[in-house]
Amino acid sequence: MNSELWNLQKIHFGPVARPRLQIESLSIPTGVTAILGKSGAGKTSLLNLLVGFEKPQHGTLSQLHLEETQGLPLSWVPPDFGLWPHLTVQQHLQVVASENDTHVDELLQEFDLETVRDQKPETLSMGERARVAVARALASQSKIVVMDEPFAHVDPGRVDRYWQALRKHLVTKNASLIFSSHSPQVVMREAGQVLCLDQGKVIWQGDPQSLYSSPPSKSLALMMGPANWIENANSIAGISDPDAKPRCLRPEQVALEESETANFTIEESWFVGSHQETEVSLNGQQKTETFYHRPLTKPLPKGTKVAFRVVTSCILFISLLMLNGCRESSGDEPRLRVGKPDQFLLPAEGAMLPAARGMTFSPEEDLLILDNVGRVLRYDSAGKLVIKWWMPDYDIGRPEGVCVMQNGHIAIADTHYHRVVIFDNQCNVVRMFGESGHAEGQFIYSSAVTQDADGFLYVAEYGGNDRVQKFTAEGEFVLMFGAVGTEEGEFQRPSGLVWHDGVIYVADAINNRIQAFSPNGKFLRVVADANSTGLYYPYDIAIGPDGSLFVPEYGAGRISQISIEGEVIGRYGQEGRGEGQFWTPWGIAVSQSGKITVADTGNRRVVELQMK
Ligand SMILES: Nc1ncnc2c1ncn2[C@@H]1O[C@H](COP(=O)(O)OP(=O)(O)OP(=O)(O)O)[C@@H](O)[C@H]1O
Repeated sequence: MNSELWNLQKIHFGPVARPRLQIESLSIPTGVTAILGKSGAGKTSLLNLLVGFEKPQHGTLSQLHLEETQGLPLSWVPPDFGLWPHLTVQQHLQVVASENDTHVDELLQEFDLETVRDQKPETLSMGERARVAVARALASQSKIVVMDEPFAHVDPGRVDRYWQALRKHLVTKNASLIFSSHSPQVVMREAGQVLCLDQGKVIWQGDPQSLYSSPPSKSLALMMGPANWIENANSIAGISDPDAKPRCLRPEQVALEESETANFTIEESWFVGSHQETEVSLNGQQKTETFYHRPLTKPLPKGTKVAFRVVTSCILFISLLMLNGCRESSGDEPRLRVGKPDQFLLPAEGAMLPAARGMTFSPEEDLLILDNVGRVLRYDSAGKLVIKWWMPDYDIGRPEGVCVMQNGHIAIADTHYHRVVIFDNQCNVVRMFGESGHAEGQFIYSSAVTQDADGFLYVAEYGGNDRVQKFTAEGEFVLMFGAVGTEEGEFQRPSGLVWHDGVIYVADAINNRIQAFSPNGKFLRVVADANSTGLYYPYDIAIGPDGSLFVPEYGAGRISQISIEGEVIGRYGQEGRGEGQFWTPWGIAVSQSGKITVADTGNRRVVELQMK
């Protein structure tokens, strides 16, 4: 299947004076794409063009590979759901499904429509109509599903379950989804890429994590939820520094603390669930500003003097942060002892310059890299590309985790296909195990894989199933541990794991920590976290020659060497595009001879460092 679904060139749509859409050039790939934008930004207009419901005045819109599918090539859930008044719920599904399709009953059950199966649309609630429209789209088994805010009318308690069902059907049918949404959580969890619209123009395109952690502007930051946008000159601080960069700090990165010597005074504070909003004034001035931060452990009354602390390695107060920013290591932290960095690019794929994600070294120090187009690349110890091959499937998404097994086979966490794929030395698939689901042996977004000395494989996963499962080398389920959450032993996006000396270390990314477990799944300890070491989005983990842990910090743009006792041994890099800097580093590999290789994903390069 072609990896591009639509191609739009020089589109003008709507009145000349106030166009609904103006798109110079846009390519929409296969997989799951979310469209974000303020109300009136043009989301519905774009979806209407993609499904052919409306036509642009100027420009070309090519729909690719629709002719390759059987049955309905595309299904659409429009904003008004487009239900047929004369048909019952069940008939809506039956008329689009193929004959004798058993999916209809399954879909009615999954979307809680069994009790209303004989009702017609006029007697359904808005939430029920939405579910019928989504279930009908899935019943058609089309390869492309287009949805305009699909579950906007559905109660939040059940939305996640419906998304799970939707995701399962997409994976089973190898189908693509493009949907509009106002929910950052849904976009983060479901989408492989995001399109941001503003006044009919595409203002950003990329992966949701980058938009969340490093948005280039305040308006883009706000599309992914509450954000503290720190300008270089901030009125509340009364400080101006023309050279400082603006930056985004999410609520979980900021803590508010009582401080007699601070300049901020609480005017009002609201607990809103996962975070807190606090309106403060500076030095008794009239002007106030609202900050989003971690929930307070005890309420603080109006008039309390407070400071904001950035929850990373450096304890800087927000007024200082407004000057300089805070993700780089503070000056007194030990620096990783490495030589000058080297870097290389992955071979281009057509017009695309792919970026590396997961990586690992084999015992003979060959470097294996997974990239974001779906390839596996093997470089020998001299840095020569020996071979590259494709994953068995890569349209929906690309894999994230890789390890070399004791027998030389390569195990890959095939994230978006919810499975593990094992290749032999000749790059042939020898085994695949797992499928989408929550049961033992099933996965939702398998993200990382490692093997212990006894040959058992451990696979981490996220997407609501955040846990680790243990398998035999043949893929037989043994046990599992962890669940989604913030308590000890729980995870939020475990995105890297490694076995060393009888302990499994897990990079628990969103919880900003590394946790240790025994091979039977017993929680042992938090090795390091944001408070102890300033860890910020640890995205992968590798073992160094001395048994210490190496971690790329996706959110901080640096790598950290941490002892198994949790001490920072050394840090290297900061967020940026230049030498010695990283942008959303995703993966890391460390060889026994002391070579450190980093997937500097946001900069589309692989960085090599040699330990001194
Ligand atoms: N049929 C129409 N004729 C003329 N203008 C329209 C039409 N439909 C929408 N518009 C205008 O086009 C712009 C984009 O509207 P659109 O419905 O695509 O936005 P949206 O991003 O989907 O908004 P929302 O999140 O509120 O649904 C708006 O300014 C809207 O007023």
